Amino acid sequence: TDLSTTIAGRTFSNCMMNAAGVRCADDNDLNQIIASPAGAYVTKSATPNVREGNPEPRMKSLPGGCINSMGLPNHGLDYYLNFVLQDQAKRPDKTNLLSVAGTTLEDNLTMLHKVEDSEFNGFVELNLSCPNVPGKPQVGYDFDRVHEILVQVFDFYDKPLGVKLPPYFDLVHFDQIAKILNEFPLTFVNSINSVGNGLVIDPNAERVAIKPKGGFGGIGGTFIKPTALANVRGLSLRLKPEIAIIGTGGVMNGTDVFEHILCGASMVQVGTQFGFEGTRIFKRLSKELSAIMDAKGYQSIADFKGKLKTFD
Ligand SMILES: C=Cc1c(C(=O)O)[nH]c(=O)[nH]c1=O
Repeated sequence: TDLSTTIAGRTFSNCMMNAAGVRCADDNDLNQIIASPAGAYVTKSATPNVREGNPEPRMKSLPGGCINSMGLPNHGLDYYLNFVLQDQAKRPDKTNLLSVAGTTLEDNLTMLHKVEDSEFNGFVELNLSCPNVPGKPQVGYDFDRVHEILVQVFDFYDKPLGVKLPPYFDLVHFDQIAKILNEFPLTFVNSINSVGNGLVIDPNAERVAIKPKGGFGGIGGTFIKPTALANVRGLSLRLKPEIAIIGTGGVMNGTDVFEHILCGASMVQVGTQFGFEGTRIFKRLSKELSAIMDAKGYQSIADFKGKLKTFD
């Protein structure tokens, strides 16, 4: 079965890949994704310099999901830019994603100027949705700031770029964010990031599960799939067709991947479950998605992408 997908004229052999932040922080992680059937990799969101992140414990697994407040630990932009440049020299026909998450507008612009001036020919994923930097509100929930950042970015950035968004929970917010995004030559929109500021408790210890922010952190896993699908569908119905959608959130099996594509996703990212299972998940998901497509007589994902039915 053909599991390939195309975004902005770039064809990926497989419509599944990792989500930023999960098993993608160093060379070893990234080389494992390269060696797997995943169609691409995205690097851990980068800040201009190396960053320690929040105190531990900062991530807790749960049945079917997880909570994290990592606090953007990463090796700094140069590390990831160096990795992707070396990789694209070895595999010039492949497109991968470089995630950028400055904690200030200046940091984002500084990093994007560096990437613009480099030989990088992949996609930048500009993360506007990190929920775990203490004292910093999620940019994605401040529509004026999203607009301002995109105006400044597209004033100079000419390479393919997409944004990683937080989940929205109000249809009017879908209207508002889509109106802003449609003003810009975005290559893609990736929806969703973890559901911010959830709280997980250990009832035996009568204590929160993670240390940062009094235990508040981003929620991932099967419980966020309905929110993820709603955001993918809500944006797919509102964004101009030139903007592709990457679907992220709640993917545990092939059916979940199928549902994201039905909602309009051209690429599906796996976070929490990839964290549990490692890169062998891409073989399992490919097998499961292929079986679903074969059973339904679909030859490629184009046969069903965005074709979710409603009752009316
Ligand atoms: C980039 C920081 C993020 C983090 C983090 O490093 O805490 N966790 C998430 O669930 N999503 C993020 O976007």
